[in-house]
Amino acid sequence: MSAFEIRGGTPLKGEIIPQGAKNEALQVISAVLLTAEKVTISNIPDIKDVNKLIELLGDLGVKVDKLSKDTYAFEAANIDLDFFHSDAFRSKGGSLRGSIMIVGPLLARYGKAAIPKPGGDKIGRRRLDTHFLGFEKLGAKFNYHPETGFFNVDASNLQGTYILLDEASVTGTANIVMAAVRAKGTTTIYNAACEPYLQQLCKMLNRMGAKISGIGSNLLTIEGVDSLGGTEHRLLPDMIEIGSFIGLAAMTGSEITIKNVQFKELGLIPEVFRRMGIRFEVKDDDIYIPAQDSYEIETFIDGSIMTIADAPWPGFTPDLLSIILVVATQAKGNVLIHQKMFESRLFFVDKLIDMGAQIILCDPHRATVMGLNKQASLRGIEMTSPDIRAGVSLLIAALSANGRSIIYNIEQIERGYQDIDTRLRALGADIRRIEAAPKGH
Ligand SMILES: CC(=O)N[C@H]1[C@@H](OP(=O)(O)OP(=O)(O)OC[C@H]2O[C@@H](n3ccc(=O)[nH]c3=O)[C@H](O)[C@@H]2O)O[C@H](CO)[C@@H](O)[C@@H]1O
Ligand SMILES: C=C(OP(=O)(O)O)C(=O)O
Repeated sequence: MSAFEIRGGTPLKGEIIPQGAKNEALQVISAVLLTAEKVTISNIPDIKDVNKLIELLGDLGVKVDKLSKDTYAFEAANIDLDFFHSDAFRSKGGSLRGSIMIVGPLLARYGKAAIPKPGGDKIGRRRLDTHFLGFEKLGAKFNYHPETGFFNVDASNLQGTYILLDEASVTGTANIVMAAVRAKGTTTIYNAACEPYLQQLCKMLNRMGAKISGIGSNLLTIEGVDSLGGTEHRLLPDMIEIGSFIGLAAMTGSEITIKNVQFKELGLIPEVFRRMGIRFEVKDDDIYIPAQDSYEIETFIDGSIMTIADAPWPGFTPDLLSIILVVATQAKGNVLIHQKMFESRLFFVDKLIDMGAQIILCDPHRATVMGLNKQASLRGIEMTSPDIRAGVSLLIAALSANGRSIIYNIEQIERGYQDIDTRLRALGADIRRIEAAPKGH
């Protein structure tokens, strides 16, 4: 088991380039299954989740060529549908949540698909109803077999229709769009998720010959086509990494430039960090964060305590609330963090409390943070990373803390952040990888 050993308390300095977006990668790599022609994708991050999906496609028969460190060509000319019944598919498909998005394209192309109940973070119940209700509306039949843990979906003839999603699920919308692009007739998806990664998927599908309109809104109209062709696509920078680095700079009082962020795609993210009192400038397409001795959380206009809550896009992404929470521990002022979308994503605060942060966990969804205004540093401790974003938040806390910290279970962090220790060391961080397990393991 790998762990990070960190000695914190020193400001960092320098430039950092965000990796390509993990969650966009999972969508657009699944979409290569929609065509027999070549699809080339660049800016692919070298992280566990993405590599597992690429491996899974290879097992399904997709020809995968790695053209450079971050660019792959995929050709899904021959798919081995028998692989669905193998043990390898059960363990690989079940180990990452993004694998659910192979179902839509396979349904569109072959009229059937199967998927083991997928993995992902343990951050509360994560249902898949939206995906399957959408497929059913398009005419598919689905069965869940509790004894095998497999979902099977069959549809000899997908038929376009009006679909009002029960919630604006990101991967659910992506999956249904990918099924609908080759359905007969017109599909309208209302209450669709509309975040930039989904917009990227739709733009890529249109370049492949799909007819999707309403991109960027919550009403997508898809005119089915008979076939799709190849294309080239480049991933956006990862907005969650960008937010994580803004938080890192603030907590450690560091001067950091985040390069080529595609600022116009970041929605409310910069504004929420600004409301936390963090100053930054946008230079060309870089975010420059000067070293700051302190930052003060705004209040609402009437003087009441700020609440920062997540919401489906264009609301603030739930994936950055853990980062905002850790940043708040050293801010001047108080804030209520309200994680509305996931029910078990705030429990990591007990580790921050052990480090000396002033936090009251009000209930599984809400935590009040009383900022220390850098009058007292957090102290290093040994801790385990419960999920990807909590893991990075704890890493940021450790880099700001006095003394030595050890973070176990860093596989959780590494499923989404490429070479994070190497990149942080380049900024001057004292972080090294060690082989160690938490006591009792
Ligand atoms: C691989 C991938 O892309 N994962 C992302 C994707 O997961 P994923 O697509 O699995 O997440 P969903 O959008 O389906 O739902 C996330 C959570 O929010 C709740 N919910 C969703 C929509 C809504 O209108 N109201 C509501 O409460 C759901 O019940 C669920 O608990 O989107 C999530 C929400 O941005 C991100 O946290 C995940 O990182
Ligand atoms: C929760 C996340 O990922 P996943 O949906 O793959 O679990 C995330 O990226 O923050």
